[in-house]
Amino acid sequence: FGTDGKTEKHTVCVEGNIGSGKTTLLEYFSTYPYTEVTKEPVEKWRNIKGMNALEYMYKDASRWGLTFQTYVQLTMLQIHTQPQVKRVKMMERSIYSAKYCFVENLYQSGKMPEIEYTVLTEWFDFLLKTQDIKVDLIVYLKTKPETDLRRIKERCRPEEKQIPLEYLETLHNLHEDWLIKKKFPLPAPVLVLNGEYEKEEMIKEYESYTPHILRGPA
Ligand SMILES: Cc1cc2cn([C@H]3C[C@H](O)[C@@H](CO)O3)c(=O)nc2[nH]1
Repeated sequence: FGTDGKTEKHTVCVEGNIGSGKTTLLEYFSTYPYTEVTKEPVEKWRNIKGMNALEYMYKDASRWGLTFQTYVQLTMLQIHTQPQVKRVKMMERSIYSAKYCFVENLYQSGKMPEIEYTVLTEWFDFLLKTQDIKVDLIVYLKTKPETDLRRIKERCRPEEKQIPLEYLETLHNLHEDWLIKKKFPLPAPVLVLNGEYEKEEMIKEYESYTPHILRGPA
């Protein structure tokens, strides 16, 4: 973050597996006066003129993966490019994790044919070239897939009821490949948080890492 921290604007993307605690982190930071938080537009994905793309995708990823991920890419781009009012914009995930984690998972698991993966990749590459997508920091909530699974069960989002541990393990490995092993380009430095704690401990952890700017001028 810049020295004076007064005028510059910053964008932080919060990345992590399903159930890794992104919502809890974002809800906490939404209380900071200088921060605007945008959560994942899951409600849009669940209701495209009354059609639930998320449900379709979980029911038949091979048939609906491209449809769903194309819409995710659009809705994430809209968030990346929406006018920023406050000094810090915090986003839940990004157009990058959409591509490097979720689309990659569909392709590597054989659920997305090469031609669909190629079309999505050409869209992704063109958007990065032509759109103003700026990320200053990636916060990676690192968790064990078993923890994610337990939390998903507790949260019980209808579409996520059947998510198997294997899917979470694959997604975990893809997050690690991108954010830790740097197998895909990183648009910003990565701050790794231990997402294994319960809420109270997590808040102490956020506080320990919260740079001055998120707290606004003294
Ligand atoms: C960027 C991005 C988020 C995202 C979420 N999802 C799924 C995982 C969760 O079950 C749900 C909400 O995160 O949507 C997906 O399949 N592809 C995605 N791509």
